[in-house]
Amino acid sequence: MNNTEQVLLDVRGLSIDIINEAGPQRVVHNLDFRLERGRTLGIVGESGSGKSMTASAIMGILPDVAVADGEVFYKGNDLLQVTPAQRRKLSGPELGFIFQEPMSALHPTMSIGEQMVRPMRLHLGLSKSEAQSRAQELLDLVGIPAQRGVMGSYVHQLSGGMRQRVMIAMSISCEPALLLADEPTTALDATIQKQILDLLMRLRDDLGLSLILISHDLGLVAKYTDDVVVLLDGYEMEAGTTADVIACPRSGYTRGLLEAAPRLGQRLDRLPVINKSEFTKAVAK
Ligand SMILES: Nc1ncnc2c1ncn2[C@@H]1O[C@H](COP(=O)(O)OP(=O)(O)OP(=O)(O)O)[C@@H](O)[C@H]1O
Repeated sequence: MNNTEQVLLDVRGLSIDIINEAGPQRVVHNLDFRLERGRTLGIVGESGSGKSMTASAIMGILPDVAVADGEVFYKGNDLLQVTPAQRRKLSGPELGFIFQEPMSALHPTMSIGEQMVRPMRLHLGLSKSEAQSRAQELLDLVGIPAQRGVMGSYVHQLSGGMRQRVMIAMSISCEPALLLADEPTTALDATIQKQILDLLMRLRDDLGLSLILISHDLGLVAKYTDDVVVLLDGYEMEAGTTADVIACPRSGYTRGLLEAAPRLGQRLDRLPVINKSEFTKAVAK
Protein backbone atom coordinates (compact mmCIF):
# COMPACT_ATOMS: atom_id res chain seq x y z
CA MET A 1 0.00 0.00 0.00
CA ASN A 2 1.49 3.36 -0.92
CA ASN A 3 1.31 6.41 1.30
CA THR A 4 -1.79 7.86 -0.45
CA GLU A 5 -3.76 4.63 0.10
CA GLN A 6 -2.58 4.59 3.67
CA VAL A 7 -4.22 7.96 4.42
CA LEU A 8 -7.91 7.58 5.31
CA LEU A 9 -8.71 11.16 6.27
CA ASP A 10 -6.80 14.16 4.98
CA VAL A 11 -7.75 17.52 6.48
CA ARG A 12 -6.36 20.49 4.56
CA GLY A 13 -6.71 24.11 5.57
CA LEU A 14 -9.84 23.54 7.67
CA SER A 15 -11.20 26.80 9.05
CA ILE A 16 -14.53 27.31 10.80
CA ASP A 17 -16.37 30.59 11.34
CA ILE A 18 -19.25 31.27 13.69
CA ILE A 19 -21.63 33.76 12.13
CA ASN A 20 -23.22 36.13 14.63
CA GLU A 21 -24.64 39.68 14.57
CA ALA A 22 -21.12 41.12 14.72
CA GLY A 23 -20.14 39.14 11.60
CA PRO A 24 -18.03 35.99 11.19
CA GLN A 25 -15.82 34.98 14.08
CA ARG A 26 -13.09 32.45 13.26
CA VAL A 27 -12.90 29.67 15.85
CA VAL A 28 -10.80 27.12 13.89
CA HIS A 29 -7.83 28.33 11.87
CA ASN A 30 -6.38 26.54 8.87
CA LEU A 31 -5.87 23.04 10.33
CA ASP A 32 -3.86 20.42 8.45
CA PHE A 33 -3.69 16.85 9.69
CA ARG A 34 -4.05 13.27 8.46
CA LEU A 35 -5.33 10.00 9.83
CA GLU A 36 -3.71 6.86 8.48
CA ARG A 37 -5.55 3.55 8.30
CA GLY A 38 -5.46 1.47 11.46
CA ARG A 39 -4.05 4.30 13.57
CA THR A 40 -5.46 6.40 16.39
CA LEU A 41 -5.19 10.16 16.11
CA GLY A 42 -5.66 12.30 19.20
CA ILE A 43 -6.96 15.86 18.99
CA VAL A 44 -6.08 17.50 22.27
CA GLY A 45 -6.71 20.99 23.60
CA GLU A 46 -8.24 22.98 26.38
CA SER A 47 -11.92 23.78 26.58
CA GLY A 48 -12.92 26.07 23.69
CA SER A 49 -9.90 25.16 21.54
CA GLY A 50 -12.10 23.97 18.66
CA LYS A 51 -12.00 20.19 19.11
CA SER A 52 -15.76 19.64 18.87
CA MET A 53 -16.14 22.09 15.99
CA THR A 54 -13.46 20.18 14.09
CA ALA A 55 -15.19 16.86 14.86
CA SER A 56 -18.57 18.29 13.82
CA ALA A 57 -17.16 19.52 10.50
CA ILE A 58 -15.81 16.02 9.76
CA MET A 59 -19.10 14.37 10.74
CA GLY A 60 -21.25 16.94 8.91
CA ILE A 61 -23.08 18.08 12.03
CA LEU A 62 -21.89 21.67 12.42
CA PRO A 63 -24.49 23.92 14.06
CA ASP A 64 -26.38 26.25 11.69
CA VAL A 65 -24.34 29.24 12.87
CA ALA A 66 -21.03 27.66 11.76
CA VAL A 67 -19.47 27.63 8.30
CA ALA A 68 -16.47 25.48 7.35
CA ASP A 69 -13.89 26.21 4.69
CA GLY A 70 -11.03 24.04 3.41
CA GLU A 71 -11.02 20.37 2.48
CA VAL A 72 -11.69 17.17 4.42
CA PHE A 73 -10.86 14.27 2.11
CA TYR A 74 -12.18 10.87 3.10
CA LYS A 75 -11.35 8.08 0.65
CA GLY A 76 -10.91 10.75 -2.01
CA ASN A 77 -14.25 12.58 -1.39
CA ASP A 78 -14.33 16.04 0.17
CA LEU A 79 -16.70 15.65 3.11
CA LEU A 80 -17.33 19.40 3.14
CA GLN A 81 -18.83 19.16 -0.37
CA VAL A 82 -21.00 16.01 -0.14
CA THR A 83 -24.77 16.36 -0.51
CA PRO A 84 -27.06 15.49 2.44
CA ALA A 85 -28.01 12.23 0.64
CA GLN A 86 -24.34 11.25 0.18
CA ARG A 87 -23.69 12.15 3.81
CA ARG A 88 -26.51 9.86 4.99
CA LYS A 89 -24.93 6.99 3.06
CA LEU A 90 -21.57 7.66 4.73
CA SER A 91 -22.86 8.05 8.29
CA GLY A 92 -22.92 4.60 9.83
CA PRO A 93 -21.32 2.41 7.18
CA GLU A 94 -18.24 4.61 6.82
CA LEU A 95 -18.15 7.12 9.65
CA GLY A 96 -19.12 6.26 13.22
CA PHE A 97 -19.43 8.84 15.96
CA ILE A 98 -19.31 8.45 19.74
CA PHE A 99 -20.56 11.52 21.59
CA GLN A 100 -19.47 12.79 24.96
CA GLU A 101 -22.99 12.58 26.32
CA PRO A 102 -24.86 9.46 25.15
CA MET A 103 -28.15 10.81 26.54
CA SER A 104 -28.23 13.38 23.75
CA ALA A 105 -27.48 10.78 21.06
CA LEU A 106 -29.75 7.94 22.19
CA HIS A 107 -33.51 8.10 21.68
CA PRO A 108 -35.37 8.49 24.99
CA THR A 109 -38.54 6.58 24.10
CA MET A 110 -37.20 3.82 21.85
CA SER A 111 -35.79 0.66 23.38
CA ILE A 112 -32.05 0.09 22.91
CA GLY A 113 -32.82 -2.92 20.71
CA GLU A 114 -35.10 -0.90 18.39
CA GLN A 115 -32.48 1.84 18.06
CA MET A 116 -29.77 -0.63 17.23
CA VAL A 117 -31.81 -2.62 14.73
CA ARG A 118 -32.94 0.33 12.60
CA PRO A 119 -29.59 1.45 11.05
CA MET A 120 -28.50 -2.14 10.44
CA ARG A 121 -31.71 -2.84 8.50
CA LEU A 122 -31.29 0.38 6.54
CA HIS A 123 -27.58 0.26 5.75
CA LEU A 124 -26.75 -3.45 5.84
CA GLY A 125 -30.10 -4.70 4.48
CA LEU A 126 -30.54 -7.18 7.36
CA SER A 127 -33.94 -8.67 8.21
CA LYS A 128 -35.44 -7.77 11.58
CA SER A 129 -34.38 -11.04 13.23
CA GLU A 130 -30.88 -10.90 11.70
CA ALA A 131 -30.46 -7.33 12.94
CA GLN A 132 -31.73 -8.31 16.40
CA SER A 133 -29.22 -11.12 16.77
CA ARG A 134 -26.44 -8.90 15.42
CA ALA A 135 -27.44 -6.20 17.95
CA GLN A 136 -27.06 -8.67 20.81
CA GLU A 137 -23.71 -9.87 19.40
CA LEU A 138 -22.53 -6.25 19.39
CA LEU A 139 -23.71 -5.75 22.96
CA ASP A 140 -21.79 -8.91 23.93
CA LEU A 141 -18.73 -7.46 22.21
CA VAL A 142 -18.88 -4.33 24.36
CA GLY A 143 -19.37 -6.34 27.55
CA ILE A 144 -23.18 -6.41 27.88
CA PRO A 145 -24.40 -10.04 27.91
CA ALA A 146 -27.98 -10.94 26.88
CA GLN A 147 -28.92 -11.74 30.50
CA ARG A 148 -28.77 -8.03 31.31
CA GLY A 149 -31.86 -7.53 29.15
CA VAL A 150 -30.50 -4.26 27.76
CA MET A 151 -32.11 -4.78 24.34
CA GLY A 152 -35.51 -4.16 25.93
CA SER A 153 -34.34 -1.30 28.15
CA TYR A 154 -34.56 2.45 27.66
CA VAL A 155 -31.63 4.81 27.96
CA HIS A 156 -32.77 6.37 31.26
CA GLN A 157 -32.66 2.91 32.87
CA LEU A 158 -28.92 2.47 32.20
CA SER A 159 -25.84 3.69 34.10
CA GLY A 160 -23.40 6.14 32.47
CA GLY A 161 -20.90 3.40 31.66
CA MET A 162 -23.62 1.16 30.17
CA ARG A 163 -24.94 4.03 28.03
CA GLN A 164 -21.49 4.68 26.66
CA ARG A 165 -21.03 0.96 25.88
CA VAL A 166 -24.38 0.99 24.05
CA MET A 167 -23.24 4.07 22.08
CA ILE A 168 -20.05 2.26 21.12
CA ALA A 169 -22.00 -0.84 20.05
CA MET A 170 -24.29 1.36 17.93
CA SER A 171 -21.42 3.34 16.45
CA ILE A 172 -19.71 0.18 15.18
CA SER A 173 -22.90 -1.62 14.12
CA CYS A 174 -22.57 -0.70 10.44
CA GLU A 175 -18.85 -1.49 10.49
CA PRO A 176 -17.46 2.01 9.90
CA ALA A 177 -13.90 2.45 8.66
CA LEU A 178 -13.45 5.55 10.81
CA LEU A 179 -14.69 6.02 14.34
CA LEU A 180 -14.61 9.48 15.86
CA ALA A 181 -14.92 9.61 19.64
CA ASP A 182 -15.46 13.10 21.09
CA GLU A 183 -14.57 13.02 24.79
CA PRO A 184 -16.07 9.52 25.09
CA THR A 185 -15.24 9.06 28.75
CA THR A 186 -15.28 12.55 30.24
CA ALA A 187 -18.48 11.95 32.18
CA LEU A 188 -17.29 8.62 33.61
CA ASP A 189 -15.24 7.72 36.66
CA ALA A 190 -11.62 6.61 36.26
CA THR A 191 -12.19 2.85 36.39
CA ILE A 192 -15.02 2.89 33.84
CA GLN A 193 -13.02 5.36 31.72
CA LYS A 194 -10.16 2.90 31.46
CA GLN A 195 -12.52 0.01 30.63
CA ILE A 196 -14.17 2.01 27.84
CA LEU A 197 -10.88 3.18 26.32
CA ASP A 198 -9.38 -0.30 26.49
CA LEU A 199 -12.54 -1.56 24.78
CA LEU A 200 -12.16 1.02 22.00
CA MET A 201 -8.56 -0.01 21.44
CA ARG A 202 -9.53 -3.68 21.31
CA LEU A 203 -12.27 -2.94 18.78
CA ARG A 204 -9.85 -0.87 16.74
CA ASP A 205 -7.47 -3.82 16.55
CA ASP A 206 -10.11 -6.54 16.09
CA LEU A 207 -12.23 -4.68 13.53
CA GLY A 208 -9.39 -2.82 11.80
CA LEU A 209 -10.89 0.60 12.61
CA SER A 210 -9.14 3.92 12.38
CA LEU A 211 -9.91 6.11 15.34
CA ILE A 212 -9.96 9.82 16.19
CA LEU A 213 -9.96 10.41 19.91
CA ILE A 214 -10.80 13.92 21.06
CA SER A 215 -9.87 14.85 24.58
CA HIS A 216 -8.69 17.61 26.87
CA ASP A 217 -6.76 14.98 28.85
CA LEU A 218 -3.15 14.96 27.76
CA GLY A 219 -2.38 11.81 29.73
CA LEU A 220 -5.18 9.90 28.06
CA VAL A 221 -4.05 11.05 24.63
CA ALA A 222 -0.44 10.13 25.43
CA LYS A 223 -1.51 6.65 26.44
CA TYR A 224 -4.03 5.79 23.77
CA THR A 225 -3.01 7.51 20.52
CA ASP A 226 -0.37 7.00 17.81
CA ASP A 227 -0.49 10.54 16.43
CA VAL A 228 -1.61 13.81 17.92
CA VAL A 229 -2.71 17.31 16.94
CA VAL A 230 -2.43 19.95 19.69
CA LEU A 231 -4.94 22.82 19.45
CA LEU A 232 -5.01 26.16 21.20
CA ASP A 233 -7.81 28.67 20.60
CA GLY A 234 -8.50 27.04 17.23
CA TYR A 235 -4.87 27.10 16.09
CA GLU A 236 -2.78 23.99 15.46
CA MET A 237 0.20 24.26 17.77
CA GLU A 238 1.83 21.09 16.50
CA ALA A 239 1.13 17.69 15.01
CA GLY A 240 3.20 14.53 14.90
CA THR A 241 3.51 11.08 16.36
CA THR A 242 2.41 11.11 19.97
CA ALA A 243 5.69 9.60 21.12
CA ASP A 244 7.68 12.41 19.42
CA VAL A 245 5.40 15.19 20.63
CA ILE A 246 5.50 13.96 24.21
CA ALA A 247 9.26 13.23 24.20
CA CYS A 248 10.31 16.32 22.29
CA PRO A 249 7.56 18.93 21.82
CA ARG A 250 8.35 21.56 19.20
CA SER A 251 5.76 24.05 20.37
CA GLY A 252 6.42 26.07 23.51
CA TYR A 253 2.72 25.68 24.32
CA THR A 254 2.94 21.86 24.36
CA ARG A 255 6.12 22.07 26.43
CA GLY A 256 4.29 24.33 28.86
CA LEU A 257 1.42 21.89 29.09
CA LEU A 258 3.74 18.97 29.74
CA GLU A 259 5.69 20.87 32.37
CA ALA A 260 2.47 22.04 33.99
CA ALA A 261 1.08 18.50 34.00
CA PRO A 262 3.73 16.35 35.64
CA ARG A 263 1.19 13.66 36.21
CA LEU A 264 -0.22 12.46 32.93
CA GLY A 265 -3.95 12.18 33.29
CA GLN A 266 -4.38 15.69 34.58
CA ARG A 267 -7.12 17.59 32.77
CA LEU A 268 -5.98 20.49 30.63
CA ASP A 269 -8.85 22.69 31.72
CA ARG A 270 -7.61 22.51 35.29
CA LEU A 271 -4.01 23.36 34.62
CA PRO A 272 -2.37 26.57 35.78
CA VAL A 273 -2.81 29.39 33.28
CA ILE A 274 -0.15 29.50 30.57
CA ASN A 275 0.39 32.72 28.61
CA LYS A 276 -1.36 31.50 25.48
CA SER A 277 -1.48 34.61 23.32
CA GLU A 278 2.24 34.45 22.48
CA PHE A 279 1.73 30.96 21.02
CA THR A 280 -1.39 31.74 18.99
CA LYS A 281 0.24 34.92 17.61
CA ALA A 282 3.22 32.88 16.49
CA VAL A 283 1.11 30.47 14.40
CA ALA A 284 -1.56 32.92 13.16
CA LYS A 285 -1.34 32.98 9.38
N1 LIG B 1 -23.16 26.44 18.82
C1 LIG B 1 -22.21 27.38 18.94
N2 LIG B 1 -22.52 28.68 18.72
C2 LIG B 1 -21.59 29.66 18.84
N3 LIG B 1 -20.30 29.43 19.18
C3 LIG B 1 -19.94 28.16 19.43
C4 LIG B 1 -20.87 27.07 19.33
N4 LIG B 1 -20.21 25.92 19.65
C5 LIG B 1 -18.94 26.28 19.93
N5 LIG B 1 -18.76 27.61 19.80
C6 LIG B 1 -17.51 28.35 19.99
O1 LIG B 1 -16.52 27.77 19.15
C7 LIG B 1 -15.28 27.70 19.83
C8 LIG B 1 -14.75 26.28 19.80
O2 LIG B 1 -15.63 25.48 20.55
P1 LIG B 1 -15.53 23.90 20.66
O3 LIG B 1 -16.80 23.41 21.29
O4 LIG B 1 -15.17 23.33 19.34
O5 LIG B 1 -14.31 23.73 21.66
P2 LIG B 1 -13.82 22.40 22.39
O6 LIG B 1 -12.35 22.40 22.27
O7 LIG B 1 -14.56 21.21 21.87
O8 LIG B 1 -14.22 22.71 23.89
P3 LIG B 1 -15.04 21.79 24.94
O9 LIG B 1 -14.09 20.71 25.32
O10 LIG B 1 -15.36 22.73 26.04
O11 LIG B 1 -16.25 21.29 24.19
C9 LIG B 1 -15.50 28.26 21.23
O12 LIG B 1 -15.09 29.61 21.23
C10 LIG B 1 -16.99 28.15 21.42
O13 LIG B 1 -17.45 29.17 22.26
